[in-house]
Amino acid sequence: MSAMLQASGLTKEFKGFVAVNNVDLTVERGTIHALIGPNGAGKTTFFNLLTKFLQPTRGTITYDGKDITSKSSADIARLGLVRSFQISAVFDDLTVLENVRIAMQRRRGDSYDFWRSEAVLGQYDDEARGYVESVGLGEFINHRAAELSYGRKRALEIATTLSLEPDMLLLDEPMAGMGQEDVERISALIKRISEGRTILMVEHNLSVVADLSDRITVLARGEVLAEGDYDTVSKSPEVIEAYIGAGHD
Ligand SMILES: Nc1ncnc2c1ncn2[C@@H]1O[C@H](COP(=O)(O)OP(=O)(O)OP(=O)(O)O)[C@@H](O)[C@H]1O
Repeated sequence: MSAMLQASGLTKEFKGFVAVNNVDLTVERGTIHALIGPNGAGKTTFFNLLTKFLQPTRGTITYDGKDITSKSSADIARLGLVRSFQISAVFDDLTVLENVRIAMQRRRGDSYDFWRSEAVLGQYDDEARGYVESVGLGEFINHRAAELSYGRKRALEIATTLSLEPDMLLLDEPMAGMGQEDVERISALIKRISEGRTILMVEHNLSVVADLSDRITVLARGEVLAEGDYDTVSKSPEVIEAYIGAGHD
């Protein structure tokens, strides 16, 4: 095992309020790691620190052996650490294929050429088609994104994210707002795309967390409360108390 992503002493203060407090977290290469915790625990803030939407007050972040603490979001995406769902917007009026193609063009830095001739765009098609098929959307490839169900739109977001060729994915509540059928489909997809990649996800659906995660870190009030596999953390009295205290089941 070796560390893919490591946060050390990561801290974020907002005008004296400490939202993330001295957090140490190691995500091992090739694993699915979940970050859970009651509302207001600091999960989103922590994710925003990792992807540089926010600058930490203190602490360091290392990705694949490189210190990325002062790098920009774009820089770390180029290094292969990509956040999904918030960063990869789906364009409703474009087809599934066109959405993936545009993400690929952005990766290659020619995003302002997307009105170019079909011949130029065609260069991307084979690769884009591969990503669309890999998330099970082959039969919808020429459908407008607006026509897709919610779960399939999420699958399309995953395809656009994969087209950025990430080594590590940060998934921000991948199951939010989904019905059971979509939850099962996206869970299976996450499992599939985790092969050869590292995943850190924030997720509220604990049965999904139990099913997918190799390791779980529980945050509460900005601090790490527990860490381990699902059995370990779900039996921790501190974890149970933190969830009950916050009004969760
Ligand atoms: N920009 C900000 N300014 C001040 N306080 C903030 C800011 N962003 C977050 N906070 C506070 O930091 C704490 C942690 O919030 P955060 O959204 O990170 O928690 P969370 O674990 O993601 O919660 P949820 O599960 O509800 O999304 C909260 O008390 C929140 O009010």
